[in-house]
Amino acid sequence: MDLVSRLKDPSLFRQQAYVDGAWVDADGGGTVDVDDPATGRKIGTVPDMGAAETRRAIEAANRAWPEWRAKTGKERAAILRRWFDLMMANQDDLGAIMTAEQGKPWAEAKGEIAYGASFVEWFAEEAKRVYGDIIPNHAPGKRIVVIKQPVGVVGSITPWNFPNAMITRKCAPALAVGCPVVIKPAKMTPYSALALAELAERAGFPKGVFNVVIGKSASAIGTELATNPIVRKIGFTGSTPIGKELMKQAAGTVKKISLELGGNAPMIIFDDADIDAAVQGTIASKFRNAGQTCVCANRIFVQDGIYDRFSEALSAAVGAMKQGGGFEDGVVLGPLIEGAAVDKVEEHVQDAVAKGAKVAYGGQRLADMGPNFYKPTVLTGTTPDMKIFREETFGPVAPLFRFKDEAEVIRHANDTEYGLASYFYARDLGRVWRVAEALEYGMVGVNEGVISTEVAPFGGMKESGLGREGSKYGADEFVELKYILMGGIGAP
Ligand SMILES: NC(=O)C1=CN([C@@H]2O[C@H](COP(=O)(O)OP(=O)(O)OC[C@H]3O[C@@H](n4cnc5c(N)ncnc54)[C@H](OP(=O)(O)O)[C@@H]3O)[C@@H](O)[C@H]2O)C=CC1
Ligand SMILES: O=C(O)CCCC(=O)O
Repeated sequence: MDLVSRLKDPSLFRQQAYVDGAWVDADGGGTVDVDDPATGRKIGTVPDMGAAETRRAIEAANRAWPEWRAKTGKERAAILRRWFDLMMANQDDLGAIMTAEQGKPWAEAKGEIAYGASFVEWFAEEAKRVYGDIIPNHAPGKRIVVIKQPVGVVGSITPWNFPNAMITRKCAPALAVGCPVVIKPAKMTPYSALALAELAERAGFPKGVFNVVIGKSASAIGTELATNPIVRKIGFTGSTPIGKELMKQAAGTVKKISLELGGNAPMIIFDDADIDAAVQGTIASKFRNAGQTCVCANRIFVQDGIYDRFSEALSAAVGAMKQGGGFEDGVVLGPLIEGAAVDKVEEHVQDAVAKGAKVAYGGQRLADMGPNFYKPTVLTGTTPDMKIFREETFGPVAPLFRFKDEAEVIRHANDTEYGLASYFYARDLGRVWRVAEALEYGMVGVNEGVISTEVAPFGGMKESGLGREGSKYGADEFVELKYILMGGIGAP
């Protein structure tokens, strides 16, 4: 069945970009194809835009800024709330669009829509609470006031693995505090972004406040966003090398920048763990989105005493997962995004096996299923000299590293330039506190494999990024603090 036939509201499937309140094509009329990763078949096209169209979107956003920032928090909150309601009312369709372009199973895609919408709901509530401060005066006759003001036009560059939630997690706080946005979604998953634009228009965002530009050349659009002096803030989720490049570019005009980059998450299973819970948590963390998540467990460390029992239980649970096209009933594991992603997974598995690892389950491409499927895999006997230890695999492979004691595993877990998510299973209370504090990661899941929620600050340390998204801290990334010293308040 084609995508449009699946939609209750086919007008959510937009194939034009959205700039200054209008649906537009690229200047030269060029287009980019968008394919279904499960079948390789073309879904449709989107405009192939570049720097000129991006500049116009930035200028439109800047024109819209004074009116948007002048609204009360309550007025902005009402529009964001309508956007949230529309997302939830259209959850099935938004999920279907995502499954078609990204591949994740429809139930999981609908879960992402609810997750993405939760940021809109949260920041709609926060829009009314952008509080300032009053500082006790330092001298007689003076008063000190601190206010928070919107930073200005925000450029958001988002990846293909979470085509909805990475947009809302960046844009909802920006919009809530009074900033207009220009979004550049990944070219492989633009339709989720365009459906969000359609719903933003219906929710009543004034023209120019919400813009989406798309193109084949990410660097043409990205460089314009990162270097145009009108843009005052860049929010990026994606790979570490591109994040570093954007940081360099943004330095030219000293923009604020938030980066949510690669991860190499450790999952540590101690001898005293509840093994069933640890297997469930490992499945949830490792195989979410077919392993294509920056917070996916990438290295699974299992203590000596339970290593064999854990690897058997995990292999059995992995073998029970149904894989296939995202619209098939009961499927929990879809395709990878593209052939290059399958190549990288294959390379990591082959490298590990060549260096002595054993395939406990899986370990091969599934060409019969479609162009981009790789069987979920469990590797035993993996060691730190393997690529799978050093690099983010971004695929459905669970490598199990054996360890002896707490000090050794902490050393290995922290032996990476990344510092995004980490997880461990243990029951000894002293160990729980020691390990949670020793892990050099922005987020730690203790006896828990799923840590993402709109109410908590999401973000990493070291080369995994800068800044935090979501939670009460998330809005701070989009405001400037201004301190006002009022003098001349002497005696009457
Ligand atoms: N932290 C995370 O959540 C993510 C991590 N990754 C990691 O990165 C690897 C590669 O994935 P990939 O999709 O290539 O990640 P990228 O960093 O290339 O893509 C993320 C976003 O950045 C855009 N982009 C790409 N090049 C530039 C540029 N020069 N200037 C500005 N924007 C740019 C992309 O556009 P376009 O897609 O249109 O080219 C996309 O919108 C993955 O295997 C994974 O290891 C990837 C995605 C998310
Ligand atoms: O992989 C990513 O891009 C991060 C999003 C995942 C999440 O929010 O849990």
